[in-house]
Amino acid sequence: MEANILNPIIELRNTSKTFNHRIAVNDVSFQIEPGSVTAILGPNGAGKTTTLSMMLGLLEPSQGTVKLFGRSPKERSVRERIGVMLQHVSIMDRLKVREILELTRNYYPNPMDMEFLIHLTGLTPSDLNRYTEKLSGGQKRSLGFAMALAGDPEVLFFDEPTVGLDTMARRRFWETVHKLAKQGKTILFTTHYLQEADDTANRIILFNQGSIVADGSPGEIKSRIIHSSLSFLSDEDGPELRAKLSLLPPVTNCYNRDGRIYVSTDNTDAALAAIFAAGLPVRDIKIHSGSLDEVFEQLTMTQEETAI
Ligand SMILES: Nc1ncnc2c1ncn2[C@@H]1O[C@H](COP(=O)(O)OP(=O)(O)OP(=O)(O)O)[C@@H](O)[C@H]1O
Repeated sequence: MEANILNPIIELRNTSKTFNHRIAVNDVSFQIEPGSVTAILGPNGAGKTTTLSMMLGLLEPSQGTVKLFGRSPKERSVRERIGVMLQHVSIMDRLKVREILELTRNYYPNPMDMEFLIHLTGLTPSDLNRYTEKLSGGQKRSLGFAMALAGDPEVLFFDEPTVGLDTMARRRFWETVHKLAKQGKTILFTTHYLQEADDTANRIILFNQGSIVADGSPGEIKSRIIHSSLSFLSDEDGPELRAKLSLLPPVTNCYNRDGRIYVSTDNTDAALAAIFAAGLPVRDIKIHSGSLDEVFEQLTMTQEETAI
Protein backbone atom coordinates (compact mmCIF):
# COMPACT_ATOMS: atom_id res chain seq x y z
CA MET A 1 0.00 0.00 0.00
CA GLU A 2 1.17 3.50 -0.82
CA ALA A 3 2.64 5.59 2.00
CA ASN A 4 0.44 8.38 3.29
CA ILE A 5 1.24 11.80 1.88
CA LEU A 6 1.62 14.61 4.39
CA ASN A 7 -1.05 17.23 3.69
CA PRO A 8 -2.41 15.75 0.47
CA ILE A 9 -4.19 18.20 -1.81
CA ILE A 10 -6.83 15.64 -2.67
CA GLU A 11 -7.82 12.59 -0.68
CA LEU A 12 -10.36 9.90 -1.51
CA ARG A 13 -11.02 7.27 1.12
CA ASN A 14 -12.97 4.13 0.26
CA THR A 15 -15.07 6.19 -2.08
CA SER A 16 -17.87 4.58 -4.06
CA LYS A 17 -20.66 5.86 -6.25
CA THR A 18 -23.72 3.88 -7.22
CA PHE A 19 -26.34 4.95 -9.76
CA ASN A 20 -29.59 2.97 -9.50
CA HIS A 21 -27.84 -0.01 -7.89
CA ARG A 22 -25.11 0.09 -10.57
CA ILE A 23 -21.64 0.64 -9.20
CA ALA A 24 -19.84 3.35 -11.20
CA VAL A 25 -16.94 3.82 -8.75
CA ASN A 26 -16.03 1.03 -6.40
CA ASP A 27 -14.13 1.61 -3.15
CA VAL A 28 -11.45 3.90 -4.53
CA SER A 29 -8.76 5.40 -2.29
CA PHE A 30 -5.87 7.67 -3.25
CA GLN A 31 -4.07 10.83 -2.24
CA ILE A 32 -2.67 13.52 -4.52
CA GLU A 33 0.57 15.23 -3.67
CA PRO A 34 1.00 19.01 -4.07
CA GLY A 35 2.71 19.93 -7.35
CA SER A 36 2.04 16.58 -9.00
CA VAL A 37 0.57 15.94 -12.43
CA THR A 38 -1.77 12.97 -12.32
CA ALA A 39 -3.57 11.25 -15.17
CA ILE A 40 -6.70 9.28 -14.43
CA LEU A 41 -6.58 6.91 -17.34
CA GLY A 42 -9.15 4.39 -18.43
CA PRO A 43 -11.50 3.25 -21.16
CA ASN A 44 -15.09 4.46 -21.64
CA GLY A 45 -17.27 3.94 -18.61
CA ALA A 46 -14.33 3.23 -16.28
CA GLY A 47 -15.58 5.78 -13.73
CA LYS A 48 -13.16 8.63 -14.46
CA THR A 49 -15.72 11.43 -14.82
CA THR A 50 -17.74 10.17 -11.86
CA THR A 51 -14.60 10.21 -9.69
CA LEU A 52 -13.70 13.69 -10.89
CA SER A 53 -17.25 14.92 -10.27
CA MET A 54 -17.03 13.67 -6.67
CA MET A 55 -13.69 15.46 -6.24
CA LEU A 56 -15.35 18.66 -7.40
CA GLY A 57 -18.35 18.27 -5.11
CA LEU A 58 -20.68 17.95 -8.11
CA LEU A 59 -21.67 14.43 -7.05
CA GLU A 60 -22.00 13.07 -3.51
CA PRO A 61 -20.21 9.76 -2.89
CA SER A 62 -22.57 6.90 -2.01
CA GLN A 63 -19.90 5.72 0.40
CA GLY A 64 -16.55 6.97 1.65
CA THR A 65 -15.16 10.50 1.63
CA VAL A 66 -13.56 13.03 -0.70
CA LYS A 67 -11.49 15.90 0.65
CA LEU A 68 -9.72 18.78 -1.06
CA PHE A 69 -7.21 20.65 1.09
CA GLY A 70 -8.57 18.53 3.97
CA ARG A 71 -12.06 20.02 3.53
CA SER A 72 -15.29 19.41 1.69
CA PRO A 73 -14.93 20.24 -2.03
CA LYS A 74 -18.12 22.31 -1.73
CA GLU A 75 -16.61 24.93 0.56
CA ARG A 76 -16.07 28.31 -1.06
CA SER A 77 -12.55 28.52 0.42
CA VAL A 78 -11.76 25.32 -1.48
CA ARG A 79 -13.42 26.42 -4.72
CA GLU A 80 -11.36 29.58 -4.75
CA ARG A 81 -8.24 27.45 -4.97
CA ILE A 82 -9.26 25.22 -7.87
CA GLY A 83 -9.88 25.62 -11.60
CA VAL A 84 -11.95 23.19 -13.61
CA MET A 85 -12.46 22.36 -17.26
CA LEU A 86 -15.21 19.81 -17.78
CA GLN A 87 -15.88 17.80 -20.94
CA HIS A 88 -18.81 19.95 -21.97
CA VAL A 89 -18.06 23.60 -21.43
CA SER A 90 -21.33 25.34 -20.62
CA ILE A 91 -21.00 29.05 -21.12
CA MET A 92 -23.58 31.80 -20.73
CA ASP A 93 -24.78 33.16 -24.08
CA ARG A 94 -25.13 36.87 -24.89
CA LEU A 95 -21.84 37.69 -23.26
CA LYS A 96 -18.57 38.47 -24.95
CA VAL A 97 -15.50 36.36 -24.25
CA ARG A 98 -13.87 39.28 -22.40
CA GLU A 99 -16.96 39.70 -20.19
CA ILE A 100 -17.06 36.01 -19.31
CA LEU A 101 -13.38 36.02 -18.42
CA GLU A 102 -13.73 39.20 -16.32
CA LEU A 103 -16.69 37.65 -14.49
CA THR A 104 -14.74 34.49 -13.80
CA ARG A 105 -11.65 36.40 -12.69
CA ASN A 106 -13.78 38.46 -10.30
CA TYR A 107 -14.81 35.32 -8.48
CA TYR A 108 -11.25 34.66 -7.35
CA PRO A 109 -9.17 36.58 -4.80
CA ASN A 110 -5.96 36.64 -6.91
CA PRO A 111 -6.92 36.24 -10.56
CA MET A 112 -4.48 35.72 -13.37
CA ASP A 113 -3.44 38.78 -15.37
CA MET A 114 -5.82 39.07 -18.35
CA GLU A 115 -3.12 39.49 -21.00
CA PHE A 116 -1.17 36.55 -19.64
CA LEU A 117 -4.33 34.46 -19.53
CA ILE A 118 -5.07 35.16 -23.18
CA HIS A 119 -1.48 34.44 -24.14
CA LEU A 120 -1.47 31.14 -22.24
CA THR A 121 -4.69 29.75 -23.60
CA GLY A 122 -4.33 30.56 -27.28
CA LEU A 123 -7.25 33.00 -27.47
CA THR A 124 -6.55 35.96 -29.73
CA PRO A 125 -7.35 39.60 -28.82
CA SER A 126 -10.07 39.57 -31.51
CA ASP A 127 -11.69 36.54 -29.84
CA LEU A 128 -12.27 38.70 -26.77
CA ASN A 129 -14.91 40.80 -28.50
CA ARG A 130 -16.84 37.86 -29.87
CA TYR A 131 -20.09 36.63 -28.39
CA THR A 132 -19.63 33.20 -26.85
CA GLU A 133 -22.44 31.64 -28.91
CA LYS A 134 -20.50 32.52 -32.07
CA LEU A 135 -17.39 30.57 -31.06
CA SER A 136 -16.38 27.35 -32.79
CA GLY A 137 -16.12 24.14 -30.77
CA GLY A 138 -12.33 24.51 -30.51
CA GLN A 139 -12.59 28.19 -29.48
CA LYS A 140 -15.15 27.23 -26.82
CA ARG A 141 -12.68 24.72 -25.41
CA SER A 142 -9.98 27.43 -25.36
CA LEU A 143 -12.40 29.66 -23.48
CA GLY A 144 -13.13 26.78 -21.10
CA PHE A 145 -9.40 26.43 -20.54
CA ALA A 146 -9.07 30.18 -19.93
CA MET A 147 -11.97 30.06 -17.43
CA ALA A 148 -10.23 27.22 -15.57
CA LEU A 149 -7.03 29.30 -15.33
CA ALA A 150 -8.71 32.68 -14.69
CA GLY A 151 -8.34 32.49 -10.93
CA ASP A 152 -4.68 31.42 -11.12
CA PRO A 153 -5.70 28.42 -9.00
CA GLU A 154 -3.37 26.07 -7.16
CA VAL A 155 -5.11 22.97 -8.46
CA LEU A 156 -6.41 22.34 -11.96
CA PHE A 157 -8.85 19.63 -13.03
CA PHE A 158 -9.31 18.78 -16.69
CA ASP A 159 -11.84 16.19 -17.84
CA GLU A 160 -10.83 14.71 -21.22
CA PRO A 161 -9.30 18.07 -22.12
CA THR A 162 -8.22 17.36 -25.69
CA VAL A 163 -11.35 15.71 -27.04
CA GLY A 164 -12.45 17.68 -30.11
CA LEU A 165 -9.21 19.66 -30.42
CA ASP A 166 -7.16 19.62 -33.60
CA THR A 167 -3.49 18.59 -33.49
CA MET A 168 -2.20 22.16 -33.13
CA ALA A 169 -4.61 23.05 -30.35
CA ARG A 170 -3.83 19.77 -28.62
CA ARG A 171 -0.10 20.47 -28.72
CA ARG A 172 -0.58 24.01 -27.42
CA PHE A 173 -2.79 22.74 -24.61
CA TRP A 174 -0.15 20.27 -23.41
CA GLU A 175 2.64 22.84 -23.74
CA THR A 176 0.66 25.14 -21.46
CA VAL A 177 0.00 22.30 -19.02
CA HIS A 178 3.76 21.63 -18.88
CA LYS A 179 4.37 25.33 -18.12
CA LEU A 180 1.75 25.29 -15.38
CA ALA A 181 3.27 22.15 -13.90
CA LYS A 182 6.67 23.85 -13.85
CA GLN A 183 5.11 26.70 -11.89
CA GLY A 184 4.17 24.11 -9.25
CA LYS A 185 0.45 23.80 -9.95
CA THR A 186 -1.17 20.53 -8.99
CA ILE A 187 -2.84 19.09 -12.08
CA LEU A 188 -5.22 16.20 -12.44
CA PHE A 189 -6.70 15.18 -15.77
CA THR A 190 -8.72 12.31 -17.13
CA THR A 191 -7.93 10.78 -20.47
CA HIS A 192 -8.48 7.76 -22.69
CA TYR A 193 -5.14 8.37 -24.30
CA LEU A 194 -2.30 6.40 -22.89
CA GLN A 195 0.21 8.50 -24.79
CA GLU A 196 -1.07 11.74 -23.24
CA ALA A 197 -0.81 10.24 -19.77
CA ASP A 198 2.69 8.92 -20.47
CA ASP A 199 3.89 12.22 -21.98
CA THR A 200 2.53 14.59 -19.38
CA ALA A 201 1.78 12.94 -16.05
CA ASN A 202 4.24 11.93 -13.35
CA ARG A 203 1.62 9.57 -11.98
CA ILE A 204 -0.96 7.43 -13.72
CA ILE A 205 -3.97 6.05 -11.89
CA LEU A 206 -5.48 3.47 -14.17
CA PHE A 207 -9.20 2.84 -13.80
CA ASN A 208 -11.21 -0.03 -15.14
CA GLN A 209 -14.83 -0.84 -14.35
CA GLY A 210 -14.94 1.58 -11.45
CA SER A 211 -11.80 0.33 -9.70
CA ILE A 212 -8.13 1.29 -9.68
CA VAL A 213 -6.18 -1.42 -11.49
CA ALA A 214 -2.73 0.24 -11.41
CA ASP A 215 -1.23 3.33 -9.78
CA GLY A 216 2.31 4.61 -10.21
CA SER A 217 4.67 6.65 -12.36
CA PRO A 218 4.49 5.85 -16.07
CA GLY A 219 7.94 4.24 -15.72
CA GLU A 220 6.90 2.12 -12.74
CA ILE A 221 3.76 0.98 -14.44
CA LYS A 222 5.69 0.06 -17.56
CA SER A 223 8.50 -1.78 -15.80
CA ARG A 224 6.12 -3.58 -13.46
CA ILE A 225 3.69 -4.68 -16.04
CA ILE A 226 5.17 -4.71 -19.50
CA HIS A 227 5.94 -8.22 -20.52
CA SER A 228 6.91 -9.53 -23.86
CA SER A 229 4.28 -11.62 -25.47
CA LEU A 230 3.86 -14.03 -28.28
CA SER A 231 0.80 -14.74 -30.32
CA PHE A 232 -0.29 -17.55 -32.58
CA LEU A 233 -3.23 -19.11 -34.32
CA SER A 234 -4.68 -22.42 -33.30
CA ASP A 235 -7.47 -24.60 -34.65
CA GLU A 236 -8.25 -25.58 -31.09
CA ASP A 237 -8.71 -22.11 -29.64
CA GLY A 238 -11.02 -22.32 -26.66
CA PRO A 239 -11.11 -22.54 -22.88
CA GLU A 240 -9.36 -25.92 -22.91
CA LEU A 241 -6.34 -24.72 -24.84
CA ARG A 242 -6.12 -21.57 -22.73
CA ALA A 243 -6.37 -23.65 -19.55
CA LYS A 244 -3.43 -25.77 -20.77
CA LEU A 245 -1.43 -22.64 -21.62
CA SER A 246 -2.08 -21.15 -18.21
CA LEU A 247 -0.53 -24.22 -16.58
CA LEU A 248 2.81 -23.61 -18.33
CA PRO A 249 5.15 -21.89 -15.83
CA PRO A 250 6.54 -19.17 -18.15
CA VAL A 251 3.02 -18.00 -19.10
CA THR A 252 1.73 -15.10 -17.00
CA ASN A 253 -1.47 -14.35 -18.91
CA CYS A 254 -3.26 -15.39 -22.03
CA TYR A 255 -6.15 -13.99 -23.98
CA ASN A 256 -7.77 -13.99 -27.40
CA ARG A 257 -7.79 -10.87 -29.52
CA ASP A 258 -9.16 -10.78 -33.04
CA GLY A 259 -8.83 -14.53 -33.41
CA ARG A 260 -5.18 -14.73 -32.28
CA ILE A 261 -4.15 -16.13 -28.94
CA TYR A 262 -1.76 -13.87 -27.04
CA VAL A 263 0.50 -15.20 -24.32
CA SER A 264 2.25 -12.80 -21.94
CA THR A 265 5.54 -13.95 -20.48
CA ASP A 266 8.82 -12.71 -19.03
CA ASN A 267 10.69 -15.14 -21.26
CA THR A 268 9.43 -15.77 -24.78
CA ASP A 269 12.04 -18.48 -25.46
CA ALA A 270 10.98 -20.47 -22.39
CA ALA A 271 7.30 -19.97 -23.19
CA LEU A 272 7.77 -21.25 -26.75
CA ALA A 273 9.78 -24.23 -25.55
CA ALA A 274 7.05 -25.07 -23.03
CA ILE A 275 4.32 -24.76 -25.67
CA PHE A 276 6.17 -27.13 -28.02
CA ALA A 277 7.05 -29.56 -25.22
CA ALA A 278 3.37 -29.70 -24.28
CA GLY A 279 2.53 -30.48 -27.93
CA LEU A 280 -0.03 -27.70 -28.18
CA PRO A 281 -1.41 -27.13 -31.68
CA VAL A 282 -0.06 -23.69 -32.58
CA ARG A 283 0.91 -22.09 -35.89
CA ASP A 284 1.86 -18.68 -37.34
CA ILE A 285 3.76 -17.69 -34.19
CA LYS A 286 4.76 -14.04 -33.70
CA ILE A 287 6.91 -12.54 -30.95
CA HIS A 288 5.98 -9.07 -29.64
CA SER A 289 8.10 -6.85 -27.46
CA GLY A 290 6.02 -5.16 -24.77
CA SER A 291 4.48 -1.77 -25.46
CA LEU A 292 2.51 0.55 -23.27
CA ASP A 293 -0.50 0.05 -25.51
CA GLU A 294 -0.41 -3.65 -24.83
CA VAL A 295 -0.17 -3.01 -21.10
CA PHE A 296 -3.23 -0.83 -21.32
CA GLU A 297 -5.10 -3.44 -23.24
CA GLN A 298 -4.16 -6.22 -20.84
CA LEU A 299 -4.92 -4.20 -17.75
CA THR A 300 -8.28 -3.03 -18.92
CA MET A 301 -9.39 -6.36 -20.35
CA THR A 302 -12.64 -7.46 -18.69
CA GLN A 303 -12.67 -10.41 -16.34
CA GLU A 304 -14.39 -12.66 -18.91
CA GLU A 305 -11.86 -11.80 -21.57
CA THR A 306 -8.88 -12.54 -19.36
CA ALA A 307 -10.38 -15.74 -17.92
CA ILE A 308 -8.10 -18.60 -18.82
N1 LIG B 1 -25.75 10.18 -13.90
C1 LIG B 1 -25.61 8.88 -14.14
N2 LIG B 1 -26.65 8.05 -14.02
C2 LIG B 1 -26.51 6.71 -14.23
N3 LIG B 1 -25.34 6.12 -14.58
C3 LIG B 1 -24.28 6.91 -14.70
C4 LIG B 1 -24.35 8.33 -14.50
N4 LIG B 1 -23.11 8.85 -14.70
C5 LIG B 1 -22.31 7.80 -15.03
N5 LIG B 1 -23.00 6.65 -15.03
C6 LIG B 1 -22.46 5.31 -15.30
O1 LIG B 1 -21.32 5.12 -14.48
C7 LIG B 1 -20.29 4.44 -15.18
C8 LIG B 1 -19.00 5.28 -15.17
O2 LIG B 1 -19.23 6.45 -15.97
P1 LIG B 1 -18.15 7.61 -16.13
O3 LIG B 1 -18.78 8.67 -16.98
O4 LIG B 1 -17.65 7.98 -14.80
O5 LIG B 1 -17.00 6.87 -16.92
P2 LIG B 1 -15.76 7.50 -17.69
O6 LIG B 1 -14.59 6.65 -17.33
O7 LIG B 1 -15.67 8.95 -17.42
O8 LIG B 1 -16.19 7.24 -19.19
P3 LIG B 1 -15.94 8.16 -20.51
O9 LIG B 1 -14.49 8.01 -20.81
O10 LIG B 1 -16.81 7.49 -21.53
O11 LIG B 1 -16.35 9.56 -20.17
C9 LIG B 1 -20.83 4.16 -16.57
O12 LIG B 1 -21.34 2.84 -16.58
C10 LIG B 1 -21.93 5.17 -16.73
O13 LIG B 1 -22.93 4.69 -17.60
